[in-house]
Amino acid sequence: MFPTKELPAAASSFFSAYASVAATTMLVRSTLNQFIPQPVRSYLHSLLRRYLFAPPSSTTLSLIIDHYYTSGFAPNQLFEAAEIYLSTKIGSSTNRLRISKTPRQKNLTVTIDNGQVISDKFDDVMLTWRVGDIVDPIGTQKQQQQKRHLELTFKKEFKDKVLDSYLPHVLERAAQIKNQERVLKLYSHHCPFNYDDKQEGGRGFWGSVKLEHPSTFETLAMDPAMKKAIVEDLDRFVRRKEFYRRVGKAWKRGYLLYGPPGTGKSTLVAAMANYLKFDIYDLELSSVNSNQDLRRALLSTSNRSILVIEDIDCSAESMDRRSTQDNHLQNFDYIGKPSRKLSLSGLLNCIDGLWSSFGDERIIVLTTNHKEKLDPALLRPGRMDVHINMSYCSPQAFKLLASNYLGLPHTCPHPFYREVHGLLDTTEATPAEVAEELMKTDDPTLALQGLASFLKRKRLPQLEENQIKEDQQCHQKKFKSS
Ligand SMILES: Nc1ncnc2c1ncn2[C@@H]1O[C@H](COP(=O)(O)OP(=O)(O)OP(=O)(O)O)[C@@H](O)[C@H]1O
Ligand SMILES: [Mg+2]
Repeated sequence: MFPTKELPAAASSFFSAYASVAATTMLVRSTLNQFIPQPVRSYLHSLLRRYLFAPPSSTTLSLIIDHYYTSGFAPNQLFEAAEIYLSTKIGSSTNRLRISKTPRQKNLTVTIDNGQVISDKFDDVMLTWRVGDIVDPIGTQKQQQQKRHLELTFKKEFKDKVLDSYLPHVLERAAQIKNQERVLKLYSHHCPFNYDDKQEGGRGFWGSVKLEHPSTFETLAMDPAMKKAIVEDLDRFVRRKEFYRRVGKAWKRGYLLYGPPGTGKSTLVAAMANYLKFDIYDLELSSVNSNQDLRRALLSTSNRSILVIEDIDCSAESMDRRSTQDNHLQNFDYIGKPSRKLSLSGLLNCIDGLWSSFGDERIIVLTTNHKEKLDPALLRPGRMDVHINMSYCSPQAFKLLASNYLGLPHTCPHPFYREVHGLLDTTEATPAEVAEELMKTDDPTLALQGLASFLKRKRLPQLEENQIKEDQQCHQKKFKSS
């Protein structure tokens, strides 16, 4: 610090003049702050900054992305995507954020507040995003919101790269983030209509609840090769949009899951939904009265969804089977005359006839305990793309269940494994039965002992039954040859 008396006179008078200007400025600012509301102040401030202090550079280009189209009704998809994308770019230079959450979201949405600037880099192109700093202070909150915009600035020479590569990248990343954030829904005829269903314009036939099934492909016990094949099939399906368009096929895929009760058919459907982030529509055919109702129900399902019809053998039994052969009746359906009953042909039409071609990225899953009981029309080649046999618990599947339920490592087998494997090879036990035994205690040794004795008890009647069958076959052979 310099002692004031040692300063030259000119400097001293400069400082006293500066001090009085600063004091006046502070007084004016505090008076203005008192009388001018904050939105108006920030509006004036932004105008000054925009037009006085930031003259447009001749080497840079700015793209303005409005929140709403000029008509003001529909939100601009690019704005919404950019907001999501920018939320992943929040750095230390950002000092004001907006936070919100809708009922359909798992986590909070964090967006950048007005006036903030964010830098980004894409393939060595430097980009600057400025979050809409012109807020119209006059008007309702909705009108103000409609005037929000983003300004993207970069060197002019990169215009094509930004338009052709960077912005599509922003859209894609935002779609991925949004997808991860989605709360999955289980739609059913029996679910009550809730706030979300109304928000979405009402799904008519369907009410929904959150799909909170924890099943994933990691926890699903089945033959590892088959599991891998299913995951690859799903991956191929979702990335083949162009392929389906090119070959003129509706972008949908059908899976028929068959096997005894408790082998994981419903669990697999939940794993598929969690993997793809698709909603599930659980269709009970008993709640559908006619082909027309069925079409209406299907038309009100959304894209990126799985339509499940469980126990199709039981449902198909109660349908009007005559119409499978009756093409005349089927034609009536096409031209919109309501057939009074739900028929198998009506269902097949929705699976792979003309009515199946609406919408995109749709999966249909039929499940059954009795594949042999299904109408051949449902089984004919090409009807359901993939048939998956969900079978009894194999030693491989058991290892995964033991690891999930008892925390036993794959690498270091428990001494009881050998016995359990041997029993599983000769006993028909479902993964549900094995899982139930493993849940009975936390102690791995006791749990495996319990499972082994369960399998032995189960095996005896099966062995006896097999013996009887073998004897009968032997007897028949002898009878034929004599
Ligand atoms: N493959 C599996 N992997 C992991 N858990 C399984 C498997 N199969 C069955 N389970 C367990 O058993 C329970 C019942 O299985 P699930 O409902 O999927 O059988 P399902 O084949 O659909 O039977 P149903 O034919 O009676 O509908 C599940 O909640 C799950 O805990
Ligand atoms: Mg089931």
